[in-house]
Amino acid sequence: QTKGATNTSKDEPRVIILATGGTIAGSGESSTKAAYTAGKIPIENLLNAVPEMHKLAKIKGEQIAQIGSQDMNIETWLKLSNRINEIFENNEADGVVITHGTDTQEETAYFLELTVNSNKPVVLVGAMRPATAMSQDGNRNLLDAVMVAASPNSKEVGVVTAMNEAVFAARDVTKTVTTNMATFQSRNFGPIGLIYDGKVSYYYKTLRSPEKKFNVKGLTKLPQVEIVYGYADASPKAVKAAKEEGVAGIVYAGMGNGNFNAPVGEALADAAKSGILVCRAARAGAGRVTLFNEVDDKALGFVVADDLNPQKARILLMLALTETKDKAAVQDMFFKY
Ligand SMILES: NC(=O)C[C@H](N)C(=O)O
Repeated sequence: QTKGATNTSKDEPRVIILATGGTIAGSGESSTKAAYTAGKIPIENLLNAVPEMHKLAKIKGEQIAQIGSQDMNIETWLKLSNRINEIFENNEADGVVITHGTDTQEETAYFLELTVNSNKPVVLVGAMRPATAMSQDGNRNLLDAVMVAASPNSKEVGVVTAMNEAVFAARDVTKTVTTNMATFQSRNFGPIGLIYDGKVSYYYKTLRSPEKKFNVKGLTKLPQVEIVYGYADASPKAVKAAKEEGVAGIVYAGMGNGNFNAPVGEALADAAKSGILVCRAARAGAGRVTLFNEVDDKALGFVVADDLNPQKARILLMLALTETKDKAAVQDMFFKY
């Protein structure tokens, strides 16, 4: 079948659900107690638990992993990205839904935003209450995610998360609350769409997506990038350890506008001099890290993460380093993607 072929209006949309575990597939002993284990319930059970979604689309499920997303890893990211590219190249589906834990959902979403080469919808979904809990949120979230993936309005929105009645762009969304259902937010930009009564309405679209996605086909690992956290009276030990480890990049989660104290700054400059790509990000949770504020990035050899949070800056830096070590080129990516 032709690449990018679309359905006629009579055709039922086809959605493939790639399951990775998370609380949406979590199981506990009691419907009212908090204790549970993520990544227990197989995709077949989730498909049967929400019969309503089979009215929205022709659905197939695939179990890609069965983990709490705190155990998400680069190997699974590559597997997901390659499988989604294959699904769209072979025209196996009109949209993809990924069931995923919420802890690292924003990271997987951004990795896919940077590596999936299609304008068809890729929708990540999770839950904050396990499937066995009273008033669990997973079933409704899954139904809504399938609706978003099947909706013709979702073309061109890129990779998104759909949960708790809101759709967020992959690059903007972050988990903001440890246990509450309204955990996904974007403090800089807000949701791009709202879900209500089985429909999605879009309001914005990100302009910050690479025209040419990173090609990860055939890769089995990515260049190592570590995150170092900034705080008052921090010692330079973590930066030095990363340098000794031989990492390719360091994302520094700095104070305020990506600031560091003198000893950490010295260690970071030393790392940059040795050829490690050092990127300043912020622990603040909103706003941008700007070039040449209190820090002379040019003299010290640093790049800045713009508005990406440290965990997303790490993803962009790992992917950037698969293509180039040139600081100016990497900085350009942080300002464009
Ligand atoms: N709500 C959740 O999904 C949390 C869980 N630890 C996970 O990320 O898999």
